[in-house]
Amino acid sequence: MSDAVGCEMKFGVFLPPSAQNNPKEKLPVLYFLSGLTCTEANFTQKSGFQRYAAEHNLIVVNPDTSPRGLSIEGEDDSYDFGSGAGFYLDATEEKWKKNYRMYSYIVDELLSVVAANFAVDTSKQGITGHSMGGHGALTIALKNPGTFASVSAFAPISNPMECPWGVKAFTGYLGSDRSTWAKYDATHLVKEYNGPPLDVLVDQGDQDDFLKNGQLLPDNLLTASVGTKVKLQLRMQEGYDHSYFFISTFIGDHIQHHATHLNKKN
Ligand SMILES: N[C@@H](CCC(=O)N[C@@H](CS)C(=O)NCC(=O)O)C(=O)O
Repeated sequence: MSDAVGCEMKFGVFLPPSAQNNPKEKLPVLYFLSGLTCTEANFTQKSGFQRYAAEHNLIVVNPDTSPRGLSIEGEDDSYDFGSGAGFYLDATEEKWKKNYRMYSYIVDELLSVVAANFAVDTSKQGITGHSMGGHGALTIALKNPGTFASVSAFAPISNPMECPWGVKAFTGYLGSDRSTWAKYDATHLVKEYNGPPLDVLVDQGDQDDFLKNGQLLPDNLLTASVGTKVKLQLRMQEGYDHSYFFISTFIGDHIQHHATHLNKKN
């Protein structure tokens, strides 16, 4: 039962073999935030991350994407708002503000619950995610300098204030005053970031229909990051779409990126 969102929340936890052999040893942890329509299960079943996490000795935690089953009117009406579409923010609109608090759920609750129940080294936490979850990973890392020593994203919604998915979600959860939106927009947050230097890896398929339809806008994030303490590497991957086939192809590179940065930090 989550205090932050007021319902039961599921998440996956992968423990590498060494955690079973030596349960007291504290290991680095990587959080993966999923995209629209996903539960915690999509990443576990489709990404193939396990062999890479085992190889690099990382614990991996993958939460669900929203509260569920609350009987809020409109909660299940569309794939891009409500259930499966929490957008990793704390809603302020009356109907949603009690439960749609995925930002607080991840930052204040999940990290503590994981640290209290598994042998994680909290000085070695990484965060990544896909699409809406890429937006979540980037915004959560940028808003909490020093909490995550490594950051990456797959096809993130990079500038939600300027895309249809983001405008719909932010209007619904935060209201129509756009001045309240920027604090959940990576392209705005990156310009203000003043924490430890971050090397961020972003992969994006060039045949991704959501890229073509202006939902993802990674170039806006890349441009905004120039001259900041965030060094962003945006890799355009030829022929790849938005699916988990794209994620499963590059998850090994991302886990390598996280392992390298997490193990640098002592
Ligand atoms: N048009 C799609 C949009 C949703 C979508 O593509 N979701 C992505 C994340 S933004 C996903 O990971 N889907 C689940 C899967 O592929 O397993 C739908 O209606 O299902």
